[in-house]
Amino acid sequence: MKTQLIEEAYRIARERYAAVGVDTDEALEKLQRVSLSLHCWQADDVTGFENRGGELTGGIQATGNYPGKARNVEELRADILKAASYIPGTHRLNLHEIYGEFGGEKVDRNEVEVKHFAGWIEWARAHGMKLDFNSTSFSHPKSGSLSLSNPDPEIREFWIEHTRRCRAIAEAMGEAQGDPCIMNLWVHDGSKDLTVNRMLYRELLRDSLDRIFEQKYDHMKDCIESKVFGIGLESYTVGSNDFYIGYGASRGKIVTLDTGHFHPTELVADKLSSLLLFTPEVMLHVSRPVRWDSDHVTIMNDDTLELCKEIVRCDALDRVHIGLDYFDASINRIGAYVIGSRATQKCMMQALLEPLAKLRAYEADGQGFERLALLEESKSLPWNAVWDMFCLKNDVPVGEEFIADVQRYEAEVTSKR
Ligand SMILES: C[C@H](O)[C@H](O)[C@@H](O)C(=O)CO
Ligand SMILES: [Mn+2]
Repeated sequence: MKTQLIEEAYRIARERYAAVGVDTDEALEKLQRVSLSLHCWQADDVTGFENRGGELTGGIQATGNYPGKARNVEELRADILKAASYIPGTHRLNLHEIYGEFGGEKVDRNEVEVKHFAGWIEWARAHGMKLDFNSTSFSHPKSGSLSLSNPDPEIREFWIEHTRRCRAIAEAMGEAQGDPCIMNLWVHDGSKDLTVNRMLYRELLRDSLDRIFEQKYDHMKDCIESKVFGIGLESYTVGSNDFYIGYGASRGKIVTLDTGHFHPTELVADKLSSLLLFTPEVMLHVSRPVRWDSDHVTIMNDDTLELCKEIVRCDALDRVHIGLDYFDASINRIGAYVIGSRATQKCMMQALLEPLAKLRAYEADGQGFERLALLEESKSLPWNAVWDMFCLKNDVPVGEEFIADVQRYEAEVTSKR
């Protein structure tokens, strides 16, 4: 798109927003400081490098068989960099433990070390990308249906050791990058059928977590992620939302809200203000559930918009970390990264452009009609002209221009895999 047109549209939008008390230049600066944590697992359908060709187990599933997924660390890194080149701003990379570089060795999960991520730390430094991390309880012979809450002490110890080691890796990442590495802990533990021992497994999970978190670190932050149910584990989830809210609030841990992990009519955005009052920070996994936690590519829908608006309305841009979490194996995977990341940023752009002062003044005065009218009108204010300017400033394709570029990369690179 012509630079002149974008600048002209921006100039008009700036005036239009100024009329409702919004400074578009300030919104652009704020959006520039919002880093997304890009999930590495969209590039290869959550396969990782530990057990290539192995089954994805543990309550999650990637559906689709689109050609060209990343098969090794080089391809994964190239794909991430390609995707990032279409996403304005500076972003983080979120790694799972199964993406370590094990050099063809059999390194079991309770043996993983910082050295297996030395290459990632170096690569991230070279590309100005900060890292986040995740322990991996799924896709392993000892995953079963219970890991950290398993009554068998041998299996439980195995996963405690794994998670402790992952925290040490996250600490090393955080120290190397001079910025805390956020380590997410999600375990699939649950039961396919009825259980008569809900309390037992939750006690075991609480005790395992307490032991895992005994070691204090300065360069990493822990977050804990609940889920409503996993595939094959439909009747009971040990790490439910209530469990982790209780755990996070009582232990000062960050709770992760995955937008696919709640009942379909629950509004995840509504949870933010409550959590922020009782826990230090919040981690988000922005996804798009369709009927279930299907991990469809995030789009600019009401759920994501409301989520971003709540972050801004809670004045919590520095306390809410935004990670993406979806894995669609049925479409071009680089395109999936670009669509989901840009959609999240577009929602944040609109959130930052909301005429909040005016809306709040109406609300304080009990002017319900005026508040609703402005909320409605602000939906059609020219936020897209501000977004285009953001892309222009960041030297990434404006509008749909990235489609042809992604197609080119597919023709030249991923289709040859
Ligand atoms: C692969 C991730 O750890 C996983 O998606 C987790 O965050 C989750 O959301 C499981 O449903
Ligand atoms: Mn998640």
